[in-house]
Amino acid sequence: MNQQQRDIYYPVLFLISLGLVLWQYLGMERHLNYSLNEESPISLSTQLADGRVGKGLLLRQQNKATLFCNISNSQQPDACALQLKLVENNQAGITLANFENIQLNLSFQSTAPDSIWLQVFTQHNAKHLHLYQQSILPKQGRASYSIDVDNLYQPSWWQFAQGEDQHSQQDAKITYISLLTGDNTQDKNIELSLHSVQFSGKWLQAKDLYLALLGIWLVSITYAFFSVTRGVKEQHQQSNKHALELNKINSYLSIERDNYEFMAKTDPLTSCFNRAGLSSIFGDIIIEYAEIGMPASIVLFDIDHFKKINDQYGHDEGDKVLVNLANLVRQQIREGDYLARWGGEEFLVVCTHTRLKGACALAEHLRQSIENTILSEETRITSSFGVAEINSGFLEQWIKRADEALYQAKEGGRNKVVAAS
Ligand SMILES: Nc1nc2c(ncn2[C@@H]2O[C@H](COP(=O)(O)OP(=O)(O)OP(=O)(O)O)[C@@H](O)[C@H]2O)c(=O)[nH]1
Repeated sequence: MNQQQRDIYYPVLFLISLGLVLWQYLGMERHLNYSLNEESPISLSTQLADGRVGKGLLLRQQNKATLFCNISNSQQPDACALQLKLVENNQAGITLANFENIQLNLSFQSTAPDSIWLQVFTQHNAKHLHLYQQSILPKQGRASYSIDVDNLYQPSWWQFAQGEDQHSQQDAKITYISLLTGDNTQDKNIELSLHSVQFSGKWLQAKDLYLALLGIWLVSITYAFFSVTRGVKEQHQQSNKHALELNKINSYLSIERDNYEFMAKTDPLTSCFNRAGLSSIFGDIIIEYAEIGMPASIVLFDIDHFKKINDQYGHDEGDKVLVNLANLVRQQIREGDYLARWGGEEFLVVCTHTRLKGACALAEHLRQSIENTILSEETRITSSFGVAEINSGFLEQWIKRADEALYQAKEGGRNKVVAAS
């Protein structure tokens, strides 16, 4: 069940539950009516449940049955009873638990007050008969009397007589009822007419309904709990998956960024820095110089007559010379110095924390190495060098001074080192 279905299911379940509770409370009534007539299976009880002999006279009329009873206060207590069979012999009986109330419509005339016992006889199985009873105090004349089923009880003398044979009132099936005169301490003449008996109850008992609803709500809430937990788990897994994918993409992008940064700062032929690659290095040097006067020098050098190499031996040979020269110089400089290809056949070494004198020594060393190393099978290679130490916070001026020194080296016959003033 997804969120959308839950948003519909629970309000609907709530409304249905509320509707059922209200319906159960206000309606859902069922009645079982027995109106007396001349054919009704009503009879005089001669053998009473407590062992006494029933007396009296029964007269069946058109819409009632009347019991005439003469009670005399003698040694042997008198009682009269009529009994109404509710089902045929082979039928199961009326389930007592289905009803909440038994309503008796009676007419009562007596020369002295008396109570009447309603006795309900139920059959648990074919053998065992059980008795539940409740007394009513009838008024003279005709009236309806309502007896709560919950107030019916098994008399102790009956329980004693039945011994261990107890069973729940829930399972009880009523086969017949009996009306018994009660108080026999006084002489009196009683005329008791039974007009009708009505059993009333609800189609669904409140406790059954509440139990069913409780069950449905418990199942629904448990299901919702598990489906929400599962949803959260799935979302969590989904987020983890997304996070993993994002991590992958991030790593890929960071590798790509490094590649592009490398490509942007590196000369593809010689793998030296290009001008862009030196920009942040120059930035740091200028800051250090401006703040604490930290020295630094640059060595700008250019292959002599490089055009001739290209022209005579081809462009590939020229490239080879550039690569070999870069590799040679890279091996000669310190860690912390930087080599960059500054232009076509022009290179620049940044010597950090180095004064002019040290940079000139390096330039001379490089000049000799280049001259004495076979950088091309075809010809000897030499280079001219211009060296300048930083003396202001302006990069252009610094490079210009080195460039001028290089120019002087070229002018001075090439294969030379010239220091800028
Ligand atoms: N093979 C090759 N040649 C290049 C490259 N970049 C620049 N060049 C060549 O380098 C030569 C530079 O020539 P010039 O500026 O006249 O300098 P030069 O011939 O070295 O003469 P001087 O510097 O005065 O000694 C040109 O022929 C360019 O085509 C490159 O990447 N590969």
